[in-house]
Amino acid sequence: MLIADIARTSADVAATSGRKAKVASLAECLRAAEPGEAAIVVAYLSGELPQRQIGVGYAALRDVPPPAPEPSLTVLAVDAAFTGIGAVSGAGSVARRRELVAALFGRATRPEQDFLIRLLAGELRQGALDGVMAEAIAAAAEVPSAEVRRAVMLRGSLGPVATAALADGVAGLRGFALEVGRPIKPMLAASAPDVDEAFGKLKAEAAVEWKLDGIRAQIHVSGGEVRVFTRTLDEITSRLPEVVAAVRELPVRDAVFDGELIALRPDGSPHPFQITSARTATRTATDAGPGGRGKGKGTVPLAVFLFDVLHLDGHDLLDAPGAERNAALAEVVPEGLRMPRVVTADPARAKEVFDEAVARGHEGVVVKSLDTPYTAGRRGAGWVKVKPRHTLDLVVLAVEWGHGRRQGLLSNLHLGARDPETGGFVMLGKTFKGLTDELLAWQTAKLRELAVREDDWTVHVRPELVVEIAFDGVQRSPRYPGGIALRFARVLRYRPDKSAAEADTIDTVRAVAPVMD
Ligand SMILES: Nc1ncnc2c1ncn2[C@@H]1O[C@H](COP(=O)(O)OP(=O)(O)OP(=O)(O)O)[C@@H](O)[C@H]1O
Repeated sequence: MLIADIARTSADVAATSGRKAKVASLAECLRAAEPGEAAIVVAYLSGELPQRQIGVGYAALRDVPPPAPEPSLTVLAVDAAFTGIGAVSGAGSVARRRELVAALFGRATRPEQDFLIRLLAGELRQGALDGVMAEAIAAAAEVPSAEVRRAVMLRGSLGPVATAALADGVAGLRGFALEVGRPIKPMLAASAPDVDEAFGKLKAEAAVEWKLDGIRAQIHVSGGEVRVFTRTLDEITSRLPEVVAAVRELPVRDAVFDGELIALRPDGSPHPFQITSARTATRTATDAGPGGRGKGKGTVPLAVFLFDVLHLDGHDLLDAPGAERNAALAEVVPEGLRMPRVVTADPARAKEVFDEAVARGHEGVVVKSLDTPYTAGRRGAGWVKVKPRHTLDLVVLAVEWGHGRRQGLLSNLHLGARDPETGGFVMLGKTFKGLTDELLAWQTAKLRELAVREDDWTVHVRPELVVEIAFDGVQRSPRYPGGIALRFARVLRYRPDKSAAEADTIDTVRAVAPVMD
């Protein structure tokens, strides 16, 4: 298959608005792929692979050589070139990578070059197409899409699932099982404005658990060895010896737990979120999130609150109802390590739990169905979160240079919500409010790393950084592409633990706040 075929499909998918048409176009491309190409095709169309493999700065993409007259580049040739570029290391590697990128681009036609630039610049990597892509794999392989979704949740990525589905159909997909030691996508919660409505979404009796504002952790115990993964499936075991020690004490050989880690004060109230997130800070200072490094902040021990179990000593529990999973959890985990929880059919009692959680400084509650299975990676109706105030997790699309006291700093953020239909982002407003000096310095460094182009005062960035925004409402606004804009948006904090694919959608924005004229 030629990279031109993928470029064309990508352009078609971007240009069509209907989900069905997108699925059809992706499925057609997949059907045409050779067995060895399917995983690459899926990865490139959803913008996944090269970013991780390579690390080419945007500068390397600016001086593109003249295009080739005819398409001849194959998918496999491009993938081999990417692998080669990714393997360059040591002194002079930046220049060498640029040479290799230029050589690759010299073999591409203009539309192919455009596609490769968008791929390498991360403009295709929004993960927002994941659902559409799963359907396309199902259509191309002629298998039920639920089978594909389940395999994706268990494997954590689309490429290998596509290969298996196209080669061996349902039998191939059934080969994906929960594997202790390999993280799966965590279950997510839907939202409700209050406890009554959350109860309305579930059956009469439900569990009401505190919602702690910590770090999601999937903890795997394999033959007694403990490993900890984040919600983005990154391993953080070595940073959390106290968590490993606590879980090692449990009477299990093999298990997969789901839970929340949080830094608490001696009176049980939570430290600010930054104190918790500093403990799981990753690679560089900017990756770690604001305040993620230095000042001795990353030393407060984290407490463990487990709330689910997906596997226990040889038994998979993913498909077991919530109540059964919780009973299994209670058998092996002492109360002190479990999330506080009350099972009730009485919304008034649930409200008491909510009030108590909030009074103790926690975020709210998660109301959980007693009979739904663990639906990883989807905002299922099995869990419904309720918080006293609504905030949005939006993606920074661009940022303007500041004036006056903020001269030299990137200040006014352009905020976007995900549009699951198009796989893109819809801009909802701008804000420079709520930014402390520390946040300004951090975002200036981080957004410069993500910059893709600059015009006048505005720096356009790869849509990767997620920021939590408070706002007073949503109003109609013809100036904005979605026809609505946020009122009095202000920054609460950055969410380095979330990817852009997990940001709130335009539908969520409409659901949590009525649109005012
Ligand atoms: N008792 C609990 N059960 C499930 N999740 C919990 C609980 N307490 C805290 N959490 C956290 O809440 C999150 C569930 O909400 P959701 O799936 O919407 O993720 P989120 O978008 O990160 O939520 P938020 O931004 O509101 O924290 C989980 O990822 C987890 O980190």
